[in-house]
Amino acid sequence: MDSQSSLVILFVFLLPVIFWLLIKQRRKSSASQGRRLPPGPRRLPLIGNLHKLPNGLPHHVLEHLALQYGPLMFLQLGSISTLVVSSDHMASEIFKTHDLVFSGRPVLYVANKLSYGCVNLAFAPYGEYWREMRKIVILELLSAKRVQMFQSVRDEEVGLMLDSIAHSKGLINLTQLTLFLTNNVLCRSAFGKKYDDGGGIGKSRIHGLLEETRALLGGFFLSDFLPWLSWLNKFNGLEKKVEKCFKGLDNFYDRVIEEHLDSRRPKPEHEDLVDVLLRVQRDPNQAIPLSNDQIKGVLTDMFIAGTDTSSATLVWTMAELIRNPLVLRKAQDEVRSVLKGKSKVEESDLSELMYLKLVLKESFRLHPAVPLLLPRETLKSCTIEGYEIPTTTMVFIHAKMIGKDPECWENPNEFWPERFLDSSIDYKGNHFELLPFGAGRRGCPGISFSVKLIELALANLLYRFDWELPHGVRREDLDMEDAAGLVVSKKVPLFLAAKPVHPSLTNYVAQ
Ligand code: HEM
Repeated sequence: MDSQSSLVILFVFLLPVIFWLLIKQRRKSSASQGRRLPPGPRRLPLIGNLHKLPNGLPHHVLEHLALQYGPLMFLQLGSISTLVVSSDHMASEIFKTHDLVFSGRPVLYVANKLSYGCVNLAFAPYGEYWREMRKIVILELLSAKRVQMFQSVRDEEVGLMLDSIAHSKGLINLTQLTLFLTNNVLCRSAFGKKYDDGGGIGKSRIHGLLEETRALLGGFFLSDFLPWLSWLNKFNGLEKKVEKCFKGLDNFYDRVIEEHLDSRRPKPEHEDLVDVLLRVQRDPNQAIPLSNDQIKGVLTDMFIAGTDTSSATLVWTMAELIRNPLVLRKAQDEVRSVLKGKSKVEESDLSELMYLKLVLKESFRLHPAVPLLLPRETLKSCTIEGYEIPTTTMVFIHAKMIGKDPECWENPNEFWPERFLDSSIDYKGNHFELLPFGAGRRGCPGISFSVKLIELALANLLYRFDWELPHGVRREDLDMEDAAGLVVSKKVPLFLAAKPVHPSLTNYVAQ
């Protein structure tokens, strides 16, 4: 036998045997340490499941598996150990008993690139930097006082949306309108204006850029589960796509920062978020020096976390209301009797709209905009229900499954806001059967910012218009399928017919 054939034999027969023996040995040694893992498939046909990227890891695939393997399920996704949690009891174990251990975030390829190397808040690794960033976000950017300052922005933008509905002739595309609403509110709050002024970055440009960013951030990619394959991203076009998107965002932020630093800029009535971040940057007492890249990272956070989540929630709520005419009627009766002929709903009226608040809770229960929350990562190993969960395990909390768990909810698939009457359950992270905003240290800091806008928009939509399905579409035929992605909106845009209730009130903003 020549040396070439010996080499072939070595590669073809011996190497696989050596690998097999090594793996067997590893399994044996972990078993001998008494380590148990929760039930679940140890291997998923990764390429088969994930080839349709960037569609992500669909929450219904995990739901299907969790129904089979239970509320604490372990998956081996490529080289990433993954835990899927889908009961309120287990969620409470994680958020209450072991919150610190579960406060990491895995490093994902696109998120890392678009967040300037995870220097934002949402993807920052747990630690001192994240703590300081979180302080800035909670105390400065999304504090109750700051959210209150943006009241006039919300009011005007909701007014513009209502005007556009009142003046449109055909069906209303609520999916598009609500996305414009949330984008515009966020643009004005964060950057001080909408950037639809023809000054180089037109409406379509910034909206397009954000859509591109969202689509990329909303997915998982093969290299997230097989990091040693990240070199492939150069060849499959992903790297180029991400670079282009990053450049677009970066140029936009540079322009915004430059404009804010321009001494000729008129002093705004209220600081916007860029003003605040630049002020914090100048503060010599700041615990961490804030670079421009870190500011840009946080701005991406605000945009990505704060726009389509709120618009998806508005669309899901309107879709459920149209499918449940008694609930719709009741919510409209409430807002119309509380407002008693006023021209518009204002934020000061919202505290009286008790039924509307129940409707929103019910919508968060059935359609949490981020059904798997943002993935967490364990900082060290810990024991849950007698199972040892290894360090650096990626963790998904299946908020959508928990929201439909018959153990927690009577008739879970029914849209029935009355279930929250005389119940203290809310969505702020204290009740683990309702987790649309997550919970614990890394829970969403934007609850108040989003809920104020959602409630105001919803109340006005119900007050000002009667809503109907397009001619010939039956309630039971309304498509309620989820779109793919981390933030899950309704797959098919929601088109409805709107009839103004007070035909004289067509110019809402002018009232
Ligand atoms: C309906 C609206 C919203 C929903 C459903 C939502 C949901 C979530 C969820 C599920 C998480 C992950 C929580 C966890 O890991 O436990 C999160 C985190 C986050 N959200 Fe929201 N969110 C919304 C609105 C907003 C808004 C308006 C902002 C900012 C303007 C925002 C900023 C953030 C940030 C920065 C994080 C990361 C926090 C951290 O890692 O420390 N969100 N959000």
